[in-house]
Amino acid sequence: MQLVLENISVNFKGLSEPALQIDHLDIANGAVVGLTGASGSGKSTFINIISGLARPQKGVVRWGEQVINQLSETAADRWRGQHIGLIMQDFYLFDGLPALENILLPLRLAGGADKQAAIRAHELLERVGLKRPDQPVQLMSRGEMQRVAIARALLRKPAIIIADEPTASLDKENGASVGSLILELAVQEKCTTIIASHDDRLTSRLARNINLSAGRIISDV
Ligand SMILES: Nc1ncnc2c1ncn2[C@@H]1O[C@H](COP(=O)(O)OP(=O)(O)OP(=O)(O)O)[C@@H](O)[C@H]1O
Repeated sequence: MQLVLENISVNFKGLSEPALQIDHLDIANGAVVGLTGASGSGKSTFINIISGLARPQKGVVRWGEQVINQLSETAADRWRGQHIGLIMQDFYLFDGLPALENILLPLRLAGGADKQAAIRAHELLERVGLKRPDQPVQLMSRGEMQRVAIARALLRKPAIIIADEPTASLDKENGASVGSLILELAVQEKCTTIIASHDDRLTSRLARNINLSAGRIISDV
């Protein structure tokens, strides 16, 4: 399935120009794409509309046949849970819970954490290279925390991974290994992957980078 944006315009009160304006963009199934641009260029706005967290005033955001911006809020939440794995700069883990429990928690809350999910969570913990999965997450290094968050994002086999500055709060070494891990897993899991990042060492490894400035695509190579 393809992710397609058509005639998109996102406006905020108080801004004279749209925060995001895209005539046409498509991202092929399984592509791993960087989203770059200075602060305020529209990266978060882009992420919010493709994940159904916000709606453009104009235009269409489509995943296959599904028009994401026409879903109700509840349907968009459900769609996001089923289709998108989110990896954020600051991890958003629950202190006091070990890695395994953090990975399973969103699914538990949604009432879907069965035996298969637990098996998948264990497998993902191994694949992200966590040596002490029983350790409470607040005692882990930041690199380990991001590995837990990556495993959590992949638990439900999402079609799309969105990583928002996944290496920005890590030191150089951890940033490099976490970046590599995301790229490896994206390919292994055949996820369409969008990585918003200021980290040139990460984005320079991607076959395609979409560069935004003042809400518009200024290069796409
Ligand atoms: N809720 C809002 N209300 C008003 N203006 C907003 C709102 N959200 C974003 N903006 C504006 O829209 C523009 C794009 O913001 P956005 O957060 O998408 O940029 P960004 O590239 O993600 O920046 P950063 O790298 O700093 O996170 C900016 O001018 C920002 O101030």
